[in-house]
Amino acid sequence: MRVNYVLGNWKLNNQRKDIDDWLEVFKHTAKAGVRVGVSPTLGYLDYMSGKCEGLMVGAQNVSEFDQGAFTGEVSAAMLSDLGVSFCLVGHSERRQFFQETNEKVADKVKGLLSHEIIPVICCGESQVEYETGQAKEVIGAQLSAVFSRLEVSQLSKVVVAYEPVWAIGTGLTATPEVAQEIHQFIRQFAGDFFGSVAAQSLSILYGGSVNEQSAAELFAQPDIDGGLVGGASLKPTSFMQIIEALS
Ligand SMILES: O=C(CO)COP(=O)(O)O
Repeated sequence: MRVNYVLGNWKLNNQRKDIDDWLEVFKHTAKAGVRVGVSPTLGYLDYMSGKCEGLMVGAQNVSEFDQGAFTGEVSAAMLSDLGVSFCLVGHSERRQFFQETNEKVADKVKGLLSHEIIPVICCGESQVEYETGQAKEVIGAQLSAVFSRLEVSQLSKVVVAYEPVWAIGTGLTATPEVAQEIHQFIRQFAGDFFGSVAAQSLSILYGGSVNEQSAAELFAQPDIDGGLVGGASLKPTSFMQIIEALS
């Protein structure tokens, strides 16, 4: 049985008052096999930690370096010290605006694993790559940089999030069929590296305009193990409905 996740990515949103208001409304009853978490910005990780029973707190980024003269960075050891459970790596916004390469992503994954933080490895193609039929090739290149540096025993300790760039923040959710086809490809691709049994243990989340209307049908697909939710996770009631859709 794979673990299912619903993770919120708050991106560059939510200050203390917003977090208090969100937590006031958000109610969560733990369900077996389902993990729920949100990732505030770095400055609020400590503020959020331990505020809500059963809610994991995650980071949106981590340095590939452990320590030293790297102004403005935060290490995996520091995230661990703050009680962080998971960390996004290789989000398309970081790849696009902050030069996060496949190699950097792989370094970050290794660092997070050494501190027992779950790396959520984001991958996905751009609109042009989608339209020209290159999605699988792009995703394969993004993932092979990471997979080639993992041991088989580490596959169950990472999560992959498929986030087609054209679906992020656009309201254009991938259809359940399109998303399932890519998720199945990702699982097969993991199987080529680690064997099909290990690949069955890999949780693969879908992200890109997930909302309370689209969640249930997406989550019903056999290779979709939950969601990475941006905009809709800012509204606690929407986020709760999305969690409910995963059953
Ligand atoms: O980037 C995302 C999550 O990481 C998805 O964002 P939206 O749900 O706002 O499209």
